Amino acid sequence: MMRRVSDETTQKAQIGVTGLAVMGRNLARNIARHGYVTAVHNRTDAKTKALISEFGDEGTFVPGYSAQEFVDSLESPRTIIIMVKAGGPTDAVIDELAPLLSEGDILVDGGNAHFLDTRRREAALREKGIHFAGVGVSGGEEGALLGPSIMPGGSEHAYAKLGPILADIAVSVDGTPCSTHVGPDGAGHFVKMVHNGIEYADMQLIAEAYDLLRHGLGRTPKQLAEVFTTWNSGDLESFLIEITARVLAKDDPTQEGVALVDVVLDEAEQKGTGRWTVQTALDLGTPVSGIAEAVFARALSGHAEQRKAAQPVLPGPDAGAEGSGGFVAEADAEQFIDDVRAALYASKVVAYAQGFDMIRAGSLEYGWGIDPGAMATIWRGGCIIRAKFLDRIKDAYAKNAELPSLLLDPYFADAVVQGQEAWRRVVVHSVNAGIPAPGFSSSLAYYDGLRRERSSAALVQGLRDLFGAHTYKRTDRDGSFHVEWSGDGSETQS
Ligand SMILES: NC(=O)C1=CN([C@@H]2O[C@H](COP(=O)(O)OP(=O)(O)OC[C@H]3O[C@@H](n4cnc5c(N)ncnc54)[C@H](OP(=O)(O)O)[C@@H]3O)[C@@H](O)[C@H]2O)C=CC1
Ligand SMILES: O=C(CO)[C@H](O)[C@H](O)COP(=O)(O)O
Repeated sequence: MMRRVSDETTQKAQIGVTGLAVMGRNLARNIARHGYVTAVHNRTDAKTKALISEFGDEGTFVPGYSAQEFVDSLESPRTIIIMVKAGGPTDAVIDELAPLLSEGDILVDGGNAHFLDTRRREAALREKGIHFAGVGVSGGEEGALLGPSIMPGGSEHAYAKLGPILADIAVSVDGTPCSTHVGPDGAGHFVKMVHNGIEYADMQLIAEAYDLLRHGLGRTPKQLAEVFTTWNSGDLESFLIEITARVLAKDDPTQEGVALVDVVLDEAEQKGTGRWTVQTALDLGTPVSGIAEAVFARALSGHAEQRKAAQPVLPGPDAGAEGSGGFVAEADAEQFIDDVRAALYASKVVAYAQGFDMIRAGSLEYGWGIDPGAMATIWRGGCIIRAKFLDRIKDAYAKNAELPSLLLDPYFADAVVQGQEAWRRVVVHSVNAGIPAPGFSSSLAYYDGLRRERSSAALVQGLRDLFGAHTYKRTDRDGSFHVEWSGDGSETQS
């Protein structure tokens, strides 16, 4: 719906955006393009001036060159989106704006905040009568402009005003906007954090598939770009697979005939959301092993000095060389490529299942009432993990909202069961070739751990009882038991 107002000088802005780096600038443009009179502000003026001079004709913008001018340019009750660096900078912006706001105003944090910070900020601002909404936004620079996936948290009151604007600017899939109220206080940022954790796991699995085919099979980046393009028309169809093909096809812009991937430093950086996901999962007791392996793989990649020192000291198989355990004959190459595809899909299903388990655990812990099917629905478009199979996840929760694990939905159970022989072959191959595949192997271990009738934890319990009298439960009787290990070896019940 277009609500553009042509006379910007007399018109108060309907919404404001402060923080005009790549995300805030494009979000402000997206909002203005949808007809909202949009106030814009940045700590330093240059970004505000650049936005007005480069994109000022895309909609009606009202620049504010001080916090006071920005706040005064907004109609009451005000709605302001903060889009700055998470952590201290977000607190700094809130501290500057809050004294200038009035009861009933809505302050939105669209950055990648930690959900516990959001809970703290929401409680503090609620005392001042200001509605604070932590809103996850995914889609990167392009998504922010053309339609991101949006995960709004905060009160029902804030959402009543904010929801229609967010639905307007979000991308739509099958006519449904990729934005829905996630739940109160930190729920939106919690779900965005898990989204990013899954993003880490998904990228790690893709990188492992690439590594196995590149160094196990000797395929070139260009050949692999074609493989990923083919994969993108099947079960694996997703934004990340699509852009993997683009990155692998890209030549170094500064050298002819050299693949870009071969000149990019092999040390993955991280801003924090993957690490937060794992830290939170540890607190919730939710095994997100795929995400944890991805975070640790990035950490290991960053230990460049250690890696360099290890190379001459720690030998292993010559990956992919004829005669080595990791050799694949050319006649078996097609089969191997298809095995890697199947292992990637099965591992990916496990990573998403773990992520959705974590959303359920977080929702229970904080009383948010998050609908997992609704999260799958809003992740179908706009966000970094958008993928064809999110439709299947949406359907799985529509059939059974209480699904104990995504892996128990008939479609996903079938996907991992059908893929498991290939999955096992690939993990064995990675071990024999000396090519690390922690994402593939940990997800397979999770699958095997989940399906075991009896786990090795019985022995762990026995050990805990022996060294610390921590007691154990029995399979055949209720109660807690302890063996008098240093006495007569009898069992007592506590
Ligand atoms: N980049 C991406 O793909 C995505 C980013 N996000 C999140 O969105 C938010 C914005 O991201 P992005 O656009 O990349 O920008 P950055 O995270 O690089 O943040 C830059 C912005 O923060 C402002 N800023 C930094 N410190 C302060 C401070 N102390 N007080 C006031 N303003 C400050 C900067 O102002 P100045 O110009 O004056 O330095 C600038 O506007 C972040 O929270 C990020 O995690 C979410 C999804 C995707
Ligand atoms: O939020 C995002 C996408 O949804 C960002 O792109 C994400 O922060 C990137 O994280 P990192 O720098 O840790 O890889």
